[in-house]
Amino acid sequence: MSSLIIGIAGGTASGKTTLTEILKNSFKDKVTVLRHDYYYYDKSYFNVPEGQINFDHPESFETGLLIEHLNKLKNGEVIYRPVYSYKTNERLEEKKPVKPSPIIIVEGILIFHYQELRELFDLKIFVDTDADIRLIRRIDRDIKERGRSFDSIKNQYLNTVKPMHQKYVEPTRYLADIIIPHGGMNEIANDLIIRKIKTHLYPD
Ligand SMILES: Nc1ncnc2c1ncn2[C@@H]1O[C@H](COP(=O)(O)OP(=O)(O)O)[C@@H](O)[C@H]1O
Ligand SMILES: O=c1ccn([C@@H]2O[C@H](COP(=O)(O)O)[C@@H](O)[C@H]2O)c(=O)[nH]1
Repeated sequence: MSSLIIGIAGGTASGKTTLTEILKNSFKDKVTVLRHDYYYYDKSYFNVPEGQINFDHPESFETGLLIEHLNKLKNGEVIYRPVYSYKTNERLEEKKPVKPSPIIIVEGILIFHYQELRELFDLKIFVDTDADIRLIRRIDRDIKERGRSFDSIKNQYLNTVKPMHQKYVEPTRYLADIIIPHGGMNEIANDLIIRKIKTHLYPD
């Protein structure tokens, strides 16, 4: 059986990880997850002070390596993905093995931006959540989980996150096959995607 490759894009804190986890929990080891965020370059790659790195620009990720890994998974090979720390902005020494499976989910804010990557997806989902809701969720998450202060979140949001979203993320919504409103826990949309996955796993 060939793998069904699903791309889940959408703005920061729109609910991509929440949807991915729902699908992973529904199909367990039949689902492999790759996050574009694993492929962030190390902070040493950028020629600007740490606080000014633009993490929302398409060239801040090693997308070529993600494409290579995705092609290998598609061919049934195990890959060793990078590990990235949001707390230190570093790519760590360790690498994690990722096994191929019938369903491969790739998640990230910019994954539909790159044509070569986009063409690998059998199903493209854009999780759509209002900007104000996303900002509230991001403040909450980044303080609790990513070790950030309110001031750093505010500055980053205004300087890079918001303008990059408008320039690079928002236009990719129209490249998606499905746009999910109220992203994260939209039960009707989630059920439809689950049904599509079941059709792939159990064709008869
Ligand atoms: N429908 C929802 N209602 C309330 N909170 C949500 C919902 N979906 C996601 N969240 C919360 O918002 C934050 C960001 O969601 P997440 O799925 O991590 O977004 P993304 O992966 O797009 O950045 C998380 O703390 C998550 O628990
Ligand atoms: O070191 C980093 C790397 C990334 N970010 C921010 O993360 C989001 C993407 O993750 P989501 O889970 O989709 O929100 C992106 O907007 C980057 O700004 C970061 O702050 N630091």
